[in-house]
Amino acid sequence: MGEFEEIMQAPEVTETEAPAGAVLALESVCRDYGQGAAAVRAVDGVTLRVGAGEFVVLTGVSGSGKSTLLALAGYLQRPSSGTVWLQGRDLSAADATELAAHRRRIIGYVFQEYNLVADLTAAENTALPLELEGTRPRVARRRAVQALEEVGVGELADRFPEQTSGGQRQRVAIARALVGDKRLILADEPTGALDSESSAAVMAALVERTRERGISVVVATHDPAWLPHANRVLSLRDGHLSGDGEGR
Ligand SMILES: Nc1ncnc2c1ncn2[C@@H]1O[C@H](COP(=O)(O)OP(=O)(O)OP(=O)(O)O)[C@@H](O)[C@H]1O
Repeated sequence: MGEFEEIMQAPEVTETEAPAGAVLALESVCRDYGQGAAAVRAVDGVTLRVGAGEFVVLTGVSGSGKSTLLALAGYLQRPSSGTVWLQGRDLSAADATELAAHRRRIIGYVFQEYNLVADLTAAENTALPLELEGTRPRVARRRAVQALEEVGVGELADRFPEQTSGGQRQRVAIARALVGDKRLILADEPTGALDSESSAAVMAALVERTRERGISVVVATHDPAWLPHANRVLSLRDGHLSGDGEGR
């Protein structure tokens, strides 16, 4: 997970109430990198609610804090202050195993650079989250192939990532993000490395599959082609959110 990988630090007790009904909620979240003169506040007091089935597009220039905000939303990074709730739960006190299991059940991640395991086929990559949950390999494979078919790359099930194009890899990554009963997809520049035709296929796969299942989505992107799909567009500037962070 590259820049997202971070050891969770000591838990912190919070006293704020969980917002009712939100799949994802952030309250006054800040994230600092570095210390002293080198300190950077990448996310600065963000309050955000994402309801079931909402499709949120997060825009902002390079360095505005989009990746950091997504990493905080997905508990891949810990806030310097503030609270993040996933389905009403503040997981800041959860141990690493519980946190990983909860994250795996609820959230699918999609990254610009696909993050597929090179030594695994498309079906094996897609089955991985299910197998980590204890699903039997044969069942996991069947569901993985079905997920691949749903995003239009079923015929690639037995190919390795290097035998597929960028757009195909990203659709495999989307199948992997969706497999199981996910409630939230966090996607960081999912079409950033793709030509417009591949982008359109990736976008359609993500939009259609999440809409029909009522899955919430937050896409961080520079690509304006995502905007027509958004229920809400949020903009980050120097770590501050503008737009309607409260939503519905
Ligand atoms: N690991 C880190 N250490 C120190 N500073 C960081 C780190 N990660 C991000 N930053 C800084 O935090 C700020 C926000 O970065 P972030 O990557 O979240 O922005 P972004 O909007 O996603 O940018 P891009 O669109 O280029 O990916 C930037 O000033 C960046 O330099």
